[in-house]
Amino acid sequence: MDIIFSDCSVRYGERTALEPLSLRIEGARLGVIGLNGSGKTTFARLINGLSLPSTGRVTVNGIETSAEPERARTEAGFVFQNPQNQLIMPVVEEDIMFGLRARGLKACAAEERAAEALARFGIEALARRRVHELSGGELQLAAMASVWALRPRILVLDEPTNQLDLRNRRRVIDAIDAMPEDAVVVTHDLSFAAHMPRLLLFHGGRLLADGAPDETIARYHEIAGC
Ligand SMILES: Nc1ncnc2c1ncn2[C@@H]1O[C@H](COP(=O)(O)OP(=O)(O)OP(=O)(O)O)[C@@H](O)[C@H]1O
Repeated sequence: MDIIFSDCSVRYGERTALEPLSLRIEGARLGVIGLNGSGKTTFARLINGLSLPSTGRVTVNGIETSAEPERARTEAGFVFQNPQNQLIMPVVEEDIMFGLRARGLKACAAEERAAEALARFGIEALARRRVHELSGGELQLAAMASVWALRPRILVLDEPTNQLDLRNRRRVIDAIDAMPEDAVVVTHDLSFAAHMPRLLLFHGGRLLADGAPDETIARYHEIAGC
């Protein structure tokens, strides 16, 4: 991936969610950590144009999000913190197909692509299951499959292991590790974060640390005071 933040800030009225940030992100994996409300989701949403900067600009693989938000959303797919808010169709396979059909794929091509996505995340057995019956881990995998099926070159995952038991956490981490696409992962799961080649720490809307996981996590413990 090649993501460039150029003097980019986000304000909501009087509140500054992200202080001016200039940063370049390359490579296949990036982790993002920080306390609640520190600006991680704000940062992540900027990557695919879900949020647009109040000042400055963000380019994602050469696409400026403010100028071409639709293209930015195709380039970078976003998997939300609460997957139940993301899956809109009643049945898993239908949800995957829905996004593909909305992108103009014919039914048979969409079916093929949905089957491929289910296989990629090892959830073929969930194809005909009703979304509201799924466990947290199953939901997370289904949401990832649904976004992955759209073939974004980058996946932005907001707390993908949140609320998962040990086994589902492992499944989700393994699925992310095995994805050939680039990924930006926002997480409170420090042992997962420790495996990222580069880790960012946000604090009060500012980028406080950017580097190897050991150093970034040590800094996080310092500011958290525990
Ligand atoms: N739409 C919005 N309107 C007003 N303020 C917002 C909005 N979205 C986020 N904020 C504020 O911006 C700040 C950063 O929020 P953000 O969601 O980026 O934090 P976070 O680090 O992802 O937190 P968490 O770990 O709790 O998910 C917070 O103070 C939040 O209240």
